[in-house]
Amino acid sequence: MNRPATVRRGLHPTARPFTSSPLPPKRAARCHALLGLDKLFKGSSAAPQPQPPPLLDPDAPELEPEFQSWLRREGLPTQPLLLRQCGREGRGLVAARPLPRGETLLQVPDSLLITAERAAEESCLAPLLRNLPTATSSTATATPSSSSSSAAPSSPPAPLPLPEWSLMALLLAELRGRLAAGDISSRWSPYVAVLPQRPGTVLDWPAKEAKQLLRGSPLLRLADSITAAAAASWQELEPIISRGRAEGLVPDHVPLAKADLDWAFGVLLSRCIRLPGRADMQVLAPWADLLNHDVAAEAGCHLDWDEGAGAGPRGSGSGSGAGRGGALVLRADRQYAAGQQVYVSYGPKSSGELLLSYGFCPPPAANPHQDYKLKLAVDQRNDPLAELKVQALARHGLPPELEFPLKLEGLPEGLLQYLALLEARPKVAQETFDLASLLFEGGSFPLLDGEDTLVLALRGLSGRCAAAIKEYPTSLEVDQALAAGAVAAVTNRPPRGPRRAPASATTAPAAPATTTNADPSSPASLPTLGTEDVCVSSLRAAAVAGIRVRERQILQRTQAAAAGQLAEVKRAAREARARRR
Ligand SMILES: C[S@@+](CC[C@H](N)C(=O)[O-])C[C@H]1O[C@@H](n2cnc3c(N)ncnc32)[C@H](O)[C@@H]1O
Repeated sequence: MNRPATVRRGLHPTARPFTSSPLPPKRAARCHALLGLDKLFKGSSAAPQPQPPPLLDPDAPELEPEFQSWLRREGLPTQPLLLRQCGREGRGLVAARPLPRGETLLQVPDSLLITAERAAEESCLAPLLRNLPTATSSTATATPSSSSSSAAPSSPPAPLPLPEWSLMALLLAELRGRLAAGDISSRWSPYVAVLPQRPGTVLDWPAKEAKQLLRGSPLLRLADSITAAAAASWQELEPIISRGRAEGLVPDHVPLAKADLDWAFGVLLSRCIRLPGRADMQVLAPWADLLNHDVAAEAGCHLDWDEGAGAGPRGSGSGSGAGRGGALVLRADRQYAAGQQVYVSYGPKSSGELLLSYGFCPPPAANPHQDYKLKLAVDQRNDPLAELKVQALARHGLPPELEFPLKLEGLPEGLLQYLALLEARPKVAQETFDLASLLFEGGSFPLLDGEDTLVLALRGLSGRCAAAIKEYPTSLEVDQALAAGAVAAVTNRPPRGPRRAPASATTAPAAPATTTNADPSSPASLPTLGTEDVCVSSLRAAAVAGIRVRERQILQRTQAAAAGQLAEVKRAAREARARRR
């Protein structure tokens, strides 16, 4: 339908060739896809070519020998991977020999997984946990950071007395206490002994530091949600622990203090694996949790439950250790040379998300998932139509607040439609619902009382970007200097562990050496800050400064794109008026 010649009061649908596509309700809820890239943004921000991973010496001495013997005793089948020191990434798994595509790289049987159910059974508080009413869903957890999964659950999750993460954290904290006191009675002791003392997640940051460092960045919301989830879990567990202690269930040498639980949450944040093939269950998987992250592994290297894999059920001496058929499996999606590290992807995460949840920070400029999460919400305080807008959004399956990942490459799908509804001021209640239908189903931005709702959305976007830039406590120049300082500090420091290529013939070229005079603006020259690095407060500050630099660039480019599109809308309106005359 064309724009009417005379615009009267009320809602007038228009069709526009240059606006974003309609937002089907189901896809709207996700809002991850990008669209209109070529139209909204000129120029390219293509991610730099990933560097080939370095080769490690397959003949180097075995790491963690006690842990590895335990794995074998517990039924881990022989695997074609070796545990090696991989520089700033810490330990990692490397190919023991040349491995063809399709080869099974890793298989962990059920008996070696720490599941929530097993944690509840093996906890010293099991007698209390058994008598708690079960939660409605085992995935209704206090999980603060979740990677999305597309696979449908294969079977409903078992009912649990507490959220998955609380149960696993409770067992981990107990095991840590036992181990510290020299009690190695648990079968999991050799595993707990090789877990990091400081996982390096935001839960390890001094309390005030997160607030100070992340001011102005949407990452502050993520940090708050992680710490709030850990605090909520502690609140839930504390009375159970106290009761268990009063009833003599908790051994005297096991403190089960908040610090132990926080450590356990850090371990879960940085090592838990979600299994789409097993009803989205979350597990700790010794050995599989030694795989490091590489964004380039996203294409096909997926760890998941395979019901048909493994030798079938096996007993391990204890009832709860008895396994079921199937295994956690990783298959090679490419060839590997001997000594080449095998990576998986921890999900499409920004450098800030990786920093908070895993304690390392890849250079934001080289991370294709770098974004600025713009939070949009119905203004419940100041918008007299707030209630109607909440209802209208709900009719289209949309919540009253939503985060949209702004990227250098373009606007997230549905952002402008959502903003148009937030910004519009319909005079008649029904118009709010009509407007929502036109925006979210019709895919058009109508005129409302003569006002162009696309213009409203673009102005709203531009204003929000400008306001967001002002929120940063530091200037761009200061952040650039801070980030460059980190590059120099890290490149000047030799990485831990061997990174040299073996003398034997290899298929992958060795990675270029980093230089001390690295150009901080060149993504390829930026080193990843590993957990060990970002545990140092000043380097953490520098990592966050680098993230702020990128976030600012995203906001500035989004603002410029909104201004460009506004100009285009106005030009189109002028031309349409001229044609009608
Ligand atoms: C699942 S564990 C992997 C095994 C770990 N490297 C170890 O030694 O136990 C995840 C942790 O590995 C490290 N890590 C994984 N990928 C990394 C990367 N690309 N760069 C730096 N550190 C990484 C981080 O410390 C992260 O918290």
